[in-house]
Amino acid sequence: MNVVVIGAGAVGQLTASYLAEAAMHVTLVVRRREQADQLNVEQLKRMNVDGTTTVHRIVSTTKLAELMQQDLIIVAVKYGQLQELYGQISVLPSEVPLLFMQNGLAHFDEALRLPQQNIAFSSISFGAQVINNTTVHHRGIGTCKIAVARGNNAVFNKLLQMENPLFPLEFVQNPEQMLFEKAVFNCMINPLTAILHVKNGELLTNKHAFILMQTIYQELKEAFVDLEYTIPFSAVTALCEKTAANTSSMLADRILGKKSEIDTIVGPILRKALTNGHTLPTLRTLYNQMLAIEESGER
Ligand SMILES: NC(=O)C1=CN([C@@H]2O[C@H](COP(=O)(O)OP(=O)(O)OC[C@H]3O[C@@H](n4cnc5c(N)ncnc54)[C@H](OP(=O)(O)O)[C@@H]3O)[C@@H](O)[C@H]2O)C=CC1
Ligand SMILES: CC(C)(CO)C(=O)C(=O)O
Repeated sequence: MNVVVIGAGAVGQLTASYLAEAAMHVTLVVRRREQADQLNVEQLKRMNVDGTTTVHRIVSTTKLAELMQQDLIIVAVKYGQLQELYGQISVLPSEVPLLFMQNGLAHFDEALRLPQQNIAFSSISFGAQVINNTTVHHRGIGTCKIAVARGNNAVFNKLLQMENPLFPLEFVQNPEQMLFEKAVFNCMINPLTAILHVKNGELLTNKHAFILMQTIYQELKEAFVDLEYTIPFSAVTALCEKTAANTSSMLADRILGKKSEIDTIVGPILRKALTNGHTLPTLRTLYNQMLAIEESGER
């Protein structure tokens, strides 16, 4: 199977490493020539959860337009980086299946405006941290859920040949519900870790952070009636535990001085809650705090 992964950041490198381990032919598309050259020479290194480091055979390029005939294209960039990619993807053959791996909800409608016939979304509950251009740290085992929004499930089912308990895949039915549920998890973990500058596990061990997380959950539970059944609080604490050593993607953005995904992860949840008459005051405060931090231009 020929798979292209666009974006060699935390999620792109980790996913590419597991695809390559399953004997798939993986091409990593990056935007910096220097990173492509380094990946082609040094290959892709994964620091595993058991402390070992493994090396995975991939090829890397900066030229997406030259990769016409592929069995699958996985888009693993941040939401804010999608805009410049849509144009490049739209001219690829319409038969090429696309899998989008972003957190949040904002990309759903946008991706479905692309001309490709087969489009799926994923919701990831593993932890991944970039170490450098060619090395990723797997910081917590979690499922990669996939939901097909348009087209044929069979083209994505080929991924099941991975069969790796360290990178489990699960197909689910409703992509919008799946993305909503993941955004709810992220609302409880990402802004807090980014503002407090703590790893995911500290939301459990720091008792004041834990109270804040419980308060956000309480507010979300009141705004979305089914939430306590679909996402019990124990599922949130379990995710913090499994990814305890991870730097959340939002904290990683803060550390690197990059614009975070606060708007596309928390923004839609705040708006949805408001239509149910709930303002989610604690989550809204964190949302504004994150935006204020970004506006200050801190480094
Ligand atoms: N990290 C994690 O643990 C998790 C992340 N997620 C989600 O996954 C998504 C990806 O996050 P993450 O991997 O952490 O982000 P990163 O910032 O680590 O990686 C994004 C990568 O995309 C690259 N990129 C941007 N634009 C292009 C382009 N036009 N062509 C090729 N490459 C490009 C960037 O390159 P450059 O280095 O040149 O800027 C960067 O390497 C996000 O939506 C995040 O919320 C979900 C679950 C867990
Ligand atoms: C799963 C989790 C919480 C891992 O940190 C994540 O989605 C993120 O960092 O964005």
